[in-house]
Amino acid sequence: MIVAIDGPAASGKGTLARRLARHFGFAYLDTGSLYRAVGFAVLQAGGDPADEATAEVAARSLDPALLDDGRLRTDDVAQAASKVAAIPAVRAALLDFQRRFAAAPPDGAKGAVLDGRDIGTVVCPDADRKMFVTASIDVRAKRRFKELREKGLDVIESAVRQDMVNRDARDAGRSVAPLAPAEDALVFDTSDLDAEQVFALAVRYVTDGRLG
Ligand SMILES: Nc1ncnc2c1ncn2[C@@H]1O[C@H](COP(=O)(O)OP(=O)(O)OP(=O)(O)O)[C@@H](O)[C@H]1O
Ligand SMILES: Nc1ccn([C@@H]2O[C@H](COP(=O)(O)O)[C@@H](O)[C@H]2O)c(=O)n1
Repeated sequence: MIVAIDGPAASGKGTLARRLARHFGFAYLDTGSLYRAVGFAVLQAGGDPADEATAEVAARSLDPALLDDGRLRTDDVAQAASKVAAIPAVRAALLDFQRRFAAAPPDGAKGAVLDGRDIGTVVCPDADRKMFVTASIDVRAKRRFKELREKGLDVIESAVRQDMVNRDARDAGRSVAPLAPAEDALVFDTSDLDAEQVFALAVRYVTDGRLG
């Protein structure tokens, strides 16, 4: 089974995807980490993430060992990720890896959960289950602010919110694979739901293919 989860920044899709994968014994791929790794590699080399040729080279020589690196989790890297993600050649370079993961999940897992921006629309349009997880910008900014503060980072909530607004606009406005719910995705607005409630709904949907 392939489970596709898309949504904007800090909507809770990663939290949900990870939990669903553990619950059902499926493999999990955080596709955002691919774009973050490309953005990070470009920044490390002193390049411009918006430069198409530089970003494509970084995508084609992506080191999978980088995907779990904690240095990918900064806001600078998130912004760089959304710049490289708007480049069609970068998306093309990363597509096969994601599709192979979904079609043949590692370690013999019987299914895969992928989360990102275009999983239900482009990467796995035939996924068995599709969810679009969202929440209001204020709720998402508060969640991310709290998360960064708990990690000990000295951040300002209004700056976190503005960075998120910028990133969402870039992700939704790009010409290739923009952030959008697939037509057949179930939309979860989690603004007033805690992570436990979202998980319970999603388990029901994955199990039965519907909520009611
Ligand atoms: N339903 C929820 N209610 C409250 N907090 C939540 C909920 N879901 C997730 N969170 C918290 O919100 C923060 C963002 O969640 P998460 O990292 O899963 O979002 P995301 O959509 O994967 O973000 P990104 O795309 O930026 O990686 C985390 O601190 C997480 O613990
Ligand atoms: N399928 C995807 C996943 C991610 N992106 C881009 O990467 C950025 C970082 O993603 P996070 O999920 O780690 O926040 C994101 O802002 C997108 O620009 C993408 O384009 N497609």
